[in-house]
Amino acid sequence: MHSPTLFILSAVLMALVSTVLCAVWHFNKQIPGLRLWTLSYSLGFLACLSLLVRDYLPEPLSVLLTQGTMLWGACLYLLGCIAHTGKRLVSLRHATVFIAALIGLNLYFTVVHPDLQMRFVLAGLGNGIFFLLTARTLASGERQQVPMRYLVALVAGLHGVFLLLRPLLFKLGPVQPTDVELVALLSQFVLLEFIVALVFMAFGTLMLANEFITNELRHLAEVDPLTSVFNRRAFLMSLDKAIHQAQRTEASLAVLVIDLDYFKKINDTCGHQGGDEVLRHFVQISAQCLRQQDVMGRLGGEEFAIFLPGSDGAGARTVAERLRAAVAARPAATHQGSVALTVSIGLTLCGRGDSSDAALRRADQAMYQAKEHGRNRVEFMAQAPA
Ligand SMILES: Nc1nc2c(ncn2[C@@H]2O[C@H](COP(=O)(O)OP(=O)(O)OP(=O)(O)O)[C@@H](O)[C@H]2O)c(=O)[nH]1
Repeated sequence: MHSPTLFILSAVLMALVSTVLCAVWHFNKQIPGLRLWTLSYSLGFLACLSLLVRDYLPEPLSVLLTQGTMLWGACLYLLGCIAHTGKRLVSLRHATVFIAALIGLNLYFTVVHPDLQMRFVLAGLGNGIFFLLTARTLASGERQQVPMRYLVALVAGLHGVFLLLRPLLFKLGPVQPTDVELVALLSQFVLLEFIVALVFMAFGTLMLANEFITNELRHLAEVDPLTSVFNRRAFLMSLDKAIHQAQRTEASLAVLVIDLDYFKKINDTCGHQGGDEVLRHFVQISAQCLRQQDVMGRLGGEEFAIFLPGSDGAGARTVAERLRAAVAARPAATHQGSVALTVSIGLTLCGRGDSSDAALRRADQAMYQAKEHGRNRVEFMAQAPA
């Protein structure tokens, strides 16, 4: 294929990707890094345009435009990845100095001491380093369920290595600068690699954005916004799974229902905001009393539930007592001052043929017994024999 045709193809693809990214960004401005990725692809589009018109421009200007847009495009993509992975954005000063030095050297090898080979090496060096840093940034992000990150890291890494090594292509075998046809063929191969990497990374970028939105929607659907524990629906689904697992492995499973005592009074004296602060305080204390595998949810209002995989009656009672005592011992700090708090806890064990509804109902009845027996206590209710 002709090089100008490939340039036009790259420019069209860059324009298309920039437009799609821009549209996605317009409706999802909360996606970290997306704005920088959009700018990066827009600069890529400008780089392709400047390559297309390079024969009509003075050479130094063409070098300045092409190298400037390409290097800043690769740099902004890296910055987008840094923002997306939640790391601190690096200072732009280092990147600016690095890019300026590379462009300066490129201009030197264009005007003062013309050397096409050196210009090619320099272009590959700058972009290659940015793409390798991109791969490193994505691959070393926090361990979350984000498989797309690793795929984009792989493509960016391979592209970076190719950019750094591609000057070798022109040194291999019998290729001489005079071997015009072979040089043209290799240049087309280099461009094709660029287009393939561009398309893969564009898909990867969109998948990263999609993954972010999916995770956010899942979070919104599952998590109580006030306390950040599971909401009722997600907790019940989780409990169902845990009950099936416990029945399959014949492991024990305990369920607690916890209700804050006299919460209406707290609301009346501290206001709704104070009440919210108390709810958050309670969740914080609970988290300190639980193991990693224990799961907590807010059933509604001031009622919470916790299930404890692998805990038998004695173990669950110890946890429940520890939680009750910890809440009673540590008043909540609210904007209205310190507020004393106690909880009533109902406890049950899941048995054969149990369901999440039945287990929660028993724990709830036990919790009401704790209220009736004076509050700030733990009561147990066993499963009725079949
Ligand atoms: N601040 C705040 N209050 C809430 C929230 N959800 C429910 N409430 C309040 O929680 C209070 C629950 O009161 P009650 O059901 O009478 O229970 P209680 O006062 O804790 O009494 P006992 O449970 O019998 O000890 C009501 O005043 C609700 O308005 C919330 O998200 N934030």
